[in-house]
Amino acid sequence: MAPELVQAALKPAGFTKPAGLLSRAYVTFLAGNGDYVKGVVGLAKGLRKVKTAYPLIVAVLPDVPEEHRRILKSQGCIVREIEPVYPPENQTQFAMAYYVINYSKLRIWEFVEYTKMIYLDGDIQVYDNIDHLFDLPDGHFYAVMDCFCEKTWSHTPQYKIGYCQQCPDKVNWPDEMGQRPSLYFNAGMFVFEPSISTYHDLLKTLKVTPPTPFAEQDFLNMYFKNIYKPIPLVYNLVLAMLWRHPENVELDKVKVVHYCAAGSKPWRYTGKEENMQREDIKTLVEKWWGIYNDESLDYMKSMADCIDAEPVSLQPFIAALSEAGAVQYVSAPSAA
Ligand SMILES: O=c1ccn([C@@H]2O[C@H](COP(=O)(O)OP(=O)(O)O)[C@@H](O)[C@H]2O)c(=O)[nH]1
Ligand SMILES: OC[C@H]1O[C@H](O[C@@H]2[C@@H](O)[C@H](O)[C@@H](O)[C@H](O)[C@@H]2O)[C@H](O)[C@@H](O)[C@H]1O
Ligand SMILES: [Mn+2]
Repeated sequence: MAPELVQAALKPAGFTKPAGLLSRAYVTFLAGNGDYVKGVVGLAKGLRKVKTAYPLIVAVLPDVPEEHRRILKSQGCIVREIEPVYPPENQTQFAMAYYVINYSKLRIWEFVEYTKMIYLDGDIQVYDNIDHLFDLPDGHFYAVMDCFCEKTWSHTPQYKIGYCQQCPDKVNWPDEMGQRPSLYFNAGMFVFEPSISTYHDLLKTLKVTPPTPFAEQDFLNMYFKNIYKPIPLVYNLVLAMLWRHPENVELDKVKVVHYCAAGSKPWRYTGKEENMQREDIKTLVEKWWGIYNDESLDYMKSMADCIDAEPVSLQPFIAALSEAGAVQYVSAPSAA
């Protein structure tokens, strides 16, 4: 989709629902009792730092321990337990063995108390406010295009001939290989509308869909192929883009960073893996830690700061409402 069309789609659209029915939230997914909880804490603090107007829901599998749930609640997250979703019996070799648990992400379509949600992986950090994405027109699935150049794609025909959607003219797609792949998104970040009918249809379709190496990411790309709309890379920088397609990246404009390259998870970073000694990677990992360690961004701390702030006098506000006839304002003797 031409960039100008994408930009047009990003123009704030008029609300299609009465404002009272609009409810929006960010949502992430947490499984296991390992260290991804650090990623989610970092994400919660990052969203707070950019002053998002919306909450962060954490969909947790039953194996997430109580202590991790407590930590997330203390950071202002809304924790919701979900049941796992497994793909049909299969002999598939997933690109990463643990990807099998990622099908559980599909449960978020059941969160229909929200009209629009933005899903973010736990290894993502938001460095600029992206609340405007909630205003994107309904009826589409918005996400950033992925890159096919990492070894994790070596099982695919596009990798074998060196084709990537990020530079479609570099290697021609040969006629004998049939149709070139449809635009393919990275499922670490997407804008979607929860819906019970879509949720049931997703699960029904999954039951008859043989699993593939990129698990739920492949499945979501197949399922939403007809309504998928690419959004600019600034909303989900897949780190491999820095060395695979640097010509497509303007790092100072990037709003969302996805720490998905091997060895790039900040909370596990050792710098030993390929590309992990790059200056831009080291800077992005430090940037992540800067937010994670910033106590002023802790939920309880920031709430305490609000409470300690100078009490805001509501009198002028109530008087204005009263003048507008919105409330019967009756001055009452001071309780003191
Ligand atoms: O042990 C795990 C593995 C994955 N995840 C969640 O599943 C998402 C997708 O996995 P990951 O980001 O590792 O995949 P990648 O984007 O690196 O391919 C993570 O961001 C987490 O939100 C998790 O909670 N625990
Ligand atoms: O379960 C499948 C996963 O697939 C995706 O992983 C990435 C990661 O494997 C990179 O290393 C690849 O380079 C990239 O292309 C690939 O998309 C999503 O980020 C993740 O949320 C999840 O959907
Ligand atoms: Mn990820």
